[in-house]
Amino acid sequence: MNTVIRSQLLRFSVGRGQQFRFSTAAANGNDLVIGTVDETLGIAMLTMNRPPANSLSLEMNEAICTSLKTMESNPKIQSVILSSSNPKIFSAGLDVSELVSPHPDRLPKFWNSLQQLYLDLYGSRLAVVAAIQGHAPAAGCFLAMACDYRIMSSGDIGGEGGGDMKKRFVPTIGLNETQLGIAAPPWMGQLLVRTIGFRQAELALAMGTLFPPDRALSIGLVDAIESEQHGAESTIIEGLSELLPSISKDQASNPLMQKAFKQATTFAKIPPHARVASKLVTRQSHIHDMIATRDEDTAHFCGFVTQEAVQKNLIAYVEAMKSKSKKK
Ligand SMILES: CCCCCCCC/C=C\CC(=O)SCCNC(=O)CCNC(=O)[C@H](O)C(C)(C)COP(=O)(O)OP(=O)(O)OC[C@H]1O[C@@H](n2cnc3c(N)ncnc32)[C@H](O)[C@@H]1OP(=O)(O)O
Repeated sequence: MNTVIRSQLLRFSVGRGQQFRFSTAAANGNDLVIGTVDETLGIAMLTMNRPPANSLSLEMNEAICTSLKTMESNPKIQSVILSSSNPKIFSAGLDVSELVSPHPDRLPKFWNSLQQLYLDLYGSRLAVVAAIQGHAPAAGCFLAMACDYRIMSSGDIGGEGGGDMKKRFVPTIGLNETQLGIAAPPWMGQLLVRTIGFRQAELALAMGTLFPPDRALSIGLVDAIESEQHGAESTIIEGLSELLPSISKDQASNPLMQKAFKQATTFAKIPPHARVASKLVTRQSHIHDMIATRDEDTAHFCGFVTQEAVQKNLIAYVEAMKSKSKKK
């Protein structure tokens, strides 16, 4: 398995003077995460880049944490946009291959990396804006909930066919674990309660509901929705293009990315000490609770996932996923 081996400064731009980019890569050289930073604006962009679905493996979790820490260590940066290089999938949640027939040494490490991702993201001194361009099921939804603000794509008319044949692309978001025969861990479930309130969360967790954007907005799972139609006369916002990594340059006129950029800019202008202190007012107790039960949570997770019945469910689920993908 790959291990994250570098978080490297790749380029220093002379254009804006204080903009640079780096990537956090696995041993095979793939950039799992691409980071760009604009010190003048005080904002950064962290683009998840693990094809095909930005699923969260041990290495991916570590790469996101490493990149976030790199950004946090720069005192000029106050906010960050969390985005995906895949326009149709924000993150498909945990990499299911981590759960199926797991190696006994790797499984607790994997779970620890997810716990750490939660602690780093939810407790970050940076204001994190999730630009949710596509699907965000299960731990993909968790990632978004650990941010400070969520903007979701309203869905789009896909490029398949024309006229009446046009196919609507509707992304969904939610903790759908029960549909997979597993349960979200307590801290993830509680994050949903904190985000959408007790009754809505109770129902959504039991049913494993995946919400389309309008429903997600109406229950407060996301803060805003935005079309992704790039208008012919789209305005270009100064600074966004430079912040986008080269693989996502075409997103500069995307209204969703523009909205995320504006929100990140707004966050960056708030006095940082006050913003961070107020963030801790609402988040610190949840973080402390999670740290206090961390080892117990890991033991519970490993015990649960390795049960024969759970493994059977997961194997069937992965097979169904693969055959669906093959049929396309
Ligand atoms: C203490 C309690 C203990 C128990 C705790 C359990 C842990 C609970 C916490 C979190 C659970 C999870 O996150 S489990 C993962 C859940 N995720 C899903 O169920 C999503 C599955 N994927 C999809 O539904 C779809 O892929 C999609 C809606 C995200 C996108 O659909 P689309 O049609 O665009 O793409 P494809 O389905 O064709 O997929 C493309 C490609 O990606 C691979 N893929 C997708 N999801 C995953 C994944 N989660 N892990 C690994 N790989 C994934 C899929 O197989 C395709 O690959 P190939 O083209 O190579 O076949």
